[in-house]
Amino acid sequence: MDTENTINEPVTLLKDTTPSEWGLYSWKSKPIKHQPVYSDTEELSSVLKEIENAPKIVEIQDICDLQDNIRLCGLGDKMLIHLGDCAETFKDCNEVSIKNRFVLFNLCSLIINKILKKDVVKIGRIAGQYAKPRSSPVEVVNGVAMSSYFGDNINCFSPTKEGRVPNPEKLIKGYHWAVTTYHTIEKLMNYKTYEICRDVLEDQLREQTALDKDTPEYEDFINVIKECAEDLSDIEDLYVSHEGLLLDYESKLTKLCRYSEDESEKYFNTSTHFLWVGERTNKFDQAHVEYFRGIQNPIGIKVGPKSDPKDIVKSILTLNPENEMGRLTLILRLGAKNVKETLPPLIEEITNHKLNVVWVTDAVHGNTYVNDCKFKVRHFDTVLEELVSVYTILHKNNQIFGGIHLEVSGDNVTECLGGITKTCDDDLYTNYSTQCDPRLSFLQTLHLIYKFCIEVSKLDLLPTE
Ligand SMILES: O=C[C@H](O)[C@H](O)COP(=O)(O)O
Ligand SMILES: C=C(OP(=O)(O)O)C(=O)O
Ligand SMILES: [Mn+2]
Repeated sequence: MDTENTINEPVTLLKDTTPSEWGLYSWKSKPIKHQPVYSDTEELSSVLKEIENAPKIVEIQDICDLQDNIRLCGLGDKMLIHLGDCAETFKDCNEVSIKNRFVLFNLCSLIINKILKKDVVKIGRIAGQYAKPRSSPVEVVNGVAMSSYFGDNINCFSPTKEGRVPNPEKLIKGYHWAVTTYHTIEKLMNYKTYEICRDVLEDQLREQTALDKDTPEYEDFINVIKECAEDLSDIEDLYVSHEGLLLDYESKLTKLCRYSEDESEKYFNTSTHFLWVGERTNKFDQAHVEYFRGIQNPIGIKVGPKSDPKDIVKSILTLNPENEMGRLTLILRLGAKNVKETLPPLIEEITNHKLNVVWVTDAVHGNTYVNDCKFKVRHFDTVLEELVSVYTILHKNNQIFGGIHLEVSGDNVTECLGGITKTCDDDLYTNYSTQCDPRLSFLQTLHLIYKFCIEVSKLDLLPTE
């Protein structure tokens, strides 16, 4: 049976996941991971009080509209792209950087629109993506042991012992930079998008002198992106998102709001439209899932290759007990080499429970490695392989491919290998400027989206039953 455009009836809650009453701080009674430890708790309290009184960053109506749009991605009518920095930085809250990211997201959307004939919903990892869970809480730089960098909301990137101490003041800065970034995006949305797109693309092409002209699709790719940059059609909203990691901060910006005349007040995280629970914090019986289950925003949950499908189902049942399509996006980050083995059992578990989820693939986080010169890198080909492989397996199992999640930069960075820019190990020294994971550059991202569209449009995928 082809499941296109079908919605499952709500399932009965599993007995052991029946939740107790939710409160804005009920997460405090659960085990919690990846929270900074502040030495000055008084200062932290006063900062959090200030944040609590701060105005909403986004509009409630837009949060609700996004959920409707994501629902359409889950039904196959639209496709989601969820793109942006691994760790957004305060210094990149400037006109050029925001504009470049804005243009990149628009161009990706236009490419999909043009080749796959799908409307696209755009979410940026932007305007608040300032907190990072790290593999190790400490690192040694030039022989000095210090705290790891946890994102601009928490400590400084520059490697000094003092700067790496978590500083509550940074939470306030993070709030203000998020506001500024969002206002800049709003201004751009009201502007003549095609004019900015054309200018930014021309600049990027001019800067990149060493493109791989031997690649067979080179001319078509360049023509497609230039045509897209002239296109006027895509003036739809760009939604914003971040990982909901720092629960003290997120709770303070979570407010009781009414979103239509006949609805009662409900809790919304008013700092962003969409939030996701990271792979390291996705357990159904821990603090993050507890916080997330009480907010009305559409949410995502990351799923790694080692996640137990049964645990993921428990988290889904906890987060989306009404089984609403569009409320919950499963962001798979399996790694290209693990997809064939790990995706089918997950699909089976989800379909056995008749759960309505939006399947999105994060094709970067499972494909990171450290090269011989100690750079954290990802290869273009592996990222593409994961995208196509997830698309194919979902389709073969009668599931809808809902969208793509990637870490990208709006600039001409050299952090990921391969693609149209032919970036190689030696090039990493040129402009490796990420503060956490390696991002695809502006042109690598466009090339990836283009190649993905071309490859999947060639696949002869018919419903299997
Ligand atoms: O973005 C995801 C994680 O925060 C990131 O991959 C952690 O990186 P690390 O393994 O260098 O700590
Ligand atoms: C932390 C992240 O990824 P993951 O939880 O998948 O490792 C992220 O997307 O920023
Ligand atoms: Mn990352």
